[in-house]
Amino acid sequence: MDAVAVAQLVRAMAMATQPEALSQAFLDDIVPIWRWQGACCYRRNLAGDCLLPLASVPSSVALPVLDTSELDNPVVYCLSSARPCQVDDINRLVSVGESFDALRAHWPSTQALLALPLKNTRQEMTGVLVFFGVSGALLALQAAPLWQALLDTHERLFARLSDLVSTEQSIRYERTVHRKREADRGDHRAERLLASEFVGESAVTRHIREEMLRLADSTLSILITGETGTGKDHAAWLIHQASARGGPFVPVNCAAIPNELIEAELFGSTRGAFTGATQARSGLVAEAHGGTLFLDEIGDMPLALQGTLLRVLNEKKYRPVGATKERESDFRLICATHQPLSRRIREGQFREDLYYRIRQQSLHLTPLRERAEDIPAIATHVLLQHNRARHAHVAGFSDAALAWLRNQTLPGNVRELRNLVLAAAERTGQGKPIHVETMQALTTPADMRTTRDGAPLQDLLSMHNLTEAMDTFERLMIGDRLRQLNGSRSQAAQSLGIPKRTLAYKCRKWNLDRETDSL
Ligand SMILES: Nc1ncnc2c1ncn2[C@@H]1O[C@H](COP(=O)(O)OP(=O)(O)OP(=O)(O)O)[C@@H](O)[C@H]1O
Repeated sequence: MDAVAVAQLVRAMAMATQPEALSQAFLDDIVPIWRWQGACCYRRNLAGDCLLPLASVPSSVALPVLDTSELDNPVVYCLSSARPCQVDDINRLVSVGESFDALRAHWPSTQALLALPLKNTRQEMTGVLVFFGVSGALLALQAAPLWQALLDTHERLFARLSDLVSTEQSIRYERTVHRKREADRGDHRAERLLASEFVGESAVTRHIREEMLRLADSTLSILITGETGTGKDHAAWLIHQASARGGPFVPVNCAAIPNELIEAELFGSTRGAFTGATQARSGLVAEAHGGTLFLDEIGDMPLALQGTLLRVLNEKKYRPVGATKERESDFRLICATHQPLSRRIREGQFREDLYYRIRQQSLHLTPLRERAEDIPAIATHVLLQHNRARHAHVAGFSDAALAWLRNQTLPGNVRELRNLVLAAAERTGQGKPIHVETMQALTTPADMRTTRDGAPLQDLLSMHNLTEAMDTFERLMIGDRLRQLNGSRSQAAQSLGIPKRTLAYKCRKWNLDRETDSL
């Protein structure tokens, strides 16, 4: 770009009286110079809940309004972090959000994207410039002095014009956009929520999302089953969020509350009902009124309480410990268990009548090893969450890293995958992708795990009873990990990808207390 062309561009920008015209002039001139496939400019609306399109190259493109609740959308990330965001392979971004999908559909063959923040004089974010087809562009641009000068000029003029644009005009425009968004929202809010929060593109996961949507509309009780870490808590919360129930979501982990306290925790207690009850407490069932009560690890609920719960479910009334009068609570019940309740029923540990009452509808979450196609999408989703939370810029995964991840059995399922990605992201430099070696260094020694191709643990294979073999494996693995970590339950729970409460429960179950310190 020669001096005359620069002068002409600066003049065109200076003459602009609207932010739209300014950005159009800027993009029209610079896109061909850097041989990009396209570009666009967005301005933040007054309410801050969406980004409105202002200009684009090609200019004929009808750009979507971007929803700022799409937190994984790189343009929204740039706006919320006030930092440049470069994505070298946007095809790896899946389930990022509908408005982002609509945006990238205009440049279907583009691979890379660079989003740059636009700020006003008070350093508040006013908009975002987005360039397509610019792999590695950020570093190249930062090294080009001319670019920085032009960008500064655009940003300064943009800030001034944005402040000058009449508020009335903005409000009118935003009202139209808002009305359209609200109409869309009513129709698709729940679908969008599930697509962006329950990630995975396998046929199984798509079916699970459809089921969740169907379950959200019903008021019948739901039993969610699946191995540890498959997302049972997460699914319960999403079903509640996707439903029309405006009340709270109240989770209770039946395995984590001591037997003697669980009744009072659930139903509340009167003052003096038992030693230590110095004041009346309302309990979680009362708290869930109008919302959803989520009983996690329902298989561990003491038998005596199961009878009480059954009565509450049938009569919709409960009695706080020590109270004489019954109370009412209108809650929707969701339960979850990682252990087969049919076995607990056979062992006499779970009431069959309660089983049928809590299982009016069911949802089974498949282990991750049976839907390995989901692994890249979930890993990418977790990495975006990391980048957002830590204001980091880890640039995705190498192909070898993704291929390696897909080949892992991941007995801790999504939780294990999540912890692995977060730990690997912490050890990866800014702007670099996560490499396979980083993840391999973080995983368990080879003799304690098996990959799809690797050798399984021979001793366990020779056992005849699957349930016993699985229990033995879990016990061996937890005991071994606790010994390696000098008995630290916190570190063991973290490295195994399970909650501390779940580890505490398993330690009690297998009498592993000798190996541990206290929680
Ligand atoms: N499909 C998914 N998309 C995104 N995140 C997921 C998905 N499934 C699970 N997760 C995440 O994985 C982690 C583990 O999920 P969750 O705690 O719901 O598992 P769980 O089955 O309830 O485990 P446990 O039986 O040990 O309680 C959570 O951080 C959750 O948000």
